[in-house]
Amino acid sequence: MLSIAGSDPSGGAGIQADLKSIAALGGYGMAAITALTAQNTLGVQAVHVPPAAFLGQQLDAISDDITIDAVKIGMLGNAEVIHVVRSWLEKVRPAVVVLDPVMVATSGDRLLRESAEAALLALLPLADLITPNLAELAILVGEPQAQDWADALEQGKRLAAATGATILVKGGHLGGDACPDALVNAGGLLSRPVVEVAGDRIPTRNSHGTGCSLSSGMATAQARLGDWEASLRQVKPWLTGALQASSQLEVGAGNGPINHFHHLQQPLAAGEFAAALRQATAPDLEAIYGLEFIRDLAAGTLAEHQFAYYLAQDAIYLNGYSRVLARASALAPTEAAQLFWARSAQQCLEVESELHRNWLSTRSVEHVLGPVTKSYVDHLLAASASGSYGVLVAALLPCFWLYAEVGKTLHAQFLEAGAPAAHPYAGWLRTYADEDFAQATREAIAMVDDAARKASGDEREAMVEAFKHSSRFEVEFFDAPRLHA
Ligand SMILES: Nc1ncnc2c1ncn2[C@@H]1O[C@H](COP(=O)(O)OP(=O)(O)O)[C@@H](O)[C@H]1O
Ligand SMILES: Cc1ncc(COP(=O)(O)O)c(N)n1
Repeated sequence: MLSIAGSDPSGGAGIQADLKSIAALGGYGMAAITALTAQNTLGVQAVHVPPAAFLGQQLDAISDDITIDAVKIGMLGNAEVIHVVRSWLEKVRPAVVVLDPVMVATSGDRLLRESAEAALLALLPLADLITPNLAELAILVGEPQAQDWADALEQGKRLAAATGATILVKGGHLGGDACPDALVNAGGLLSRPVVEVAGDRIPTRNSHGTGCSLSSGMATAQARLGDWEASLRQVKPWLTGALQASSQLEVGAGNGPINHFHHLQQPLAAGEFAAALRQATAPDLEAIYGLEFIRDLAAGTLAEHQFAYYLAQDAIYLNGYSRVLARASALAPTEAAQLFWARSAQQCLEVESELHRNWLSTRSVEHVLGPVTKSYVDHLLAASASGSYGVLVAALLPCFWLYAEVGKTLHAQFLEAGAPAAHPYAGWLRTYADEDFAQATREAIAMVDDAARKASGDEREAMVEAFKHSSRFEVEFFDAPRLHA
């Protein structure tokens, strides 16, 4: 697959976008550079067109040695360049020629000299597929820009008739929620004169290079499929996905690039997912330390009825949590994981009975399911109903992790204060930082990390969501005694 186009050093358009698109759609990419631009996501600062004869040398070097399955032509710059490309096409006659009549960049900067428009018009009949945007389509048919989709299709038909090529009319510059594209050719090359492929409009500014990516993607798909309609049906959803995932890239302050490789899984390194979760949970941990309940508990000034409420809710929570841990054991992919979650489920019940035996038996407190406890357990049950082991263990993790962290910190504070025997919650604080529990937490973190490495992109996102919700519930759980005791 050969791209004959201009260079965009910021990587979003031109040959850089073409090579990414070709690779994303499984092709082998080659590029002969027509022009250099100095541009970024904000606009084009300068254009340099090297001597056209040198482009001729690049093209010959490729075609003298390599069979070219398809060519995509983008920015041409001036009439001399067009002339060289034209001569080369006439000589080599590649099987698939897609021409993106690049004239003006998204930013409004000219990428083709006005004086070269006639030469470009004369080049059009050498293309199999022409992919103008609405502004370029209007210039090529010598009419004002189409105001609606029906007008655009009519202009497409006129351009198809004038050139003999198939026209890909693009809806990118229309308003509304839809963003259709259509193949237009009344000459019997298509199953119908107009073949429309519907698409949703993605609300994003990151449209830099969409035209380049579409045209090179179409050339790549066509080389394999030999069917323009099937090619558009493959390329358009890929492009829509690339626009949708563009926000992940965060490139530049203007119209950013699309995310060409959104459909490829980036392998996660061991510990990477856990580190991202740790970062995601940091504000919640911070919030926990700021809670009145936690500060008062550490200082020993916490009202007894709040402490009793907390203990009672903890016992109710642990019973539900244990059931969900058992579900994680049932879904676990390995025997080691199965054993770990089953053991955790058992220990959880042991802690629950210990709460009743040692802490709750001497206190008068209602054992009524509180609103936060209910929401938290419901969230865990919903995660277990998702059927995904990864999502479930991600939802279970904050209870290990935040509890262990808070326990360690409160216990350290208690020791720093000289472990005052008169502290009303001394016994509680002493058991709070338990090394066995810290070890179990490390294992749980590793298991979630491992599940994420095996998960699909969508499942990983769902894991992060489930984790974040649980992390938030941890804060609310510690705040519940203040509100509901
Ligand atoms: N916001 C958007 N949402 C979905 N698809 C879009 C969006 N903007 C452009 N496209 C698609 O990107 C491709 C390029 O379209 P367009 O923006 O019209 O061309 P150009 O990039 O040449 O100006 C077309 O397939 C079009 O449907
Ligand atoms: C080198 C080069 N070629 C083409 C475009 C048009 O980009 P778009 O695909 O956004 O219309 C560009 N900005 N730079």
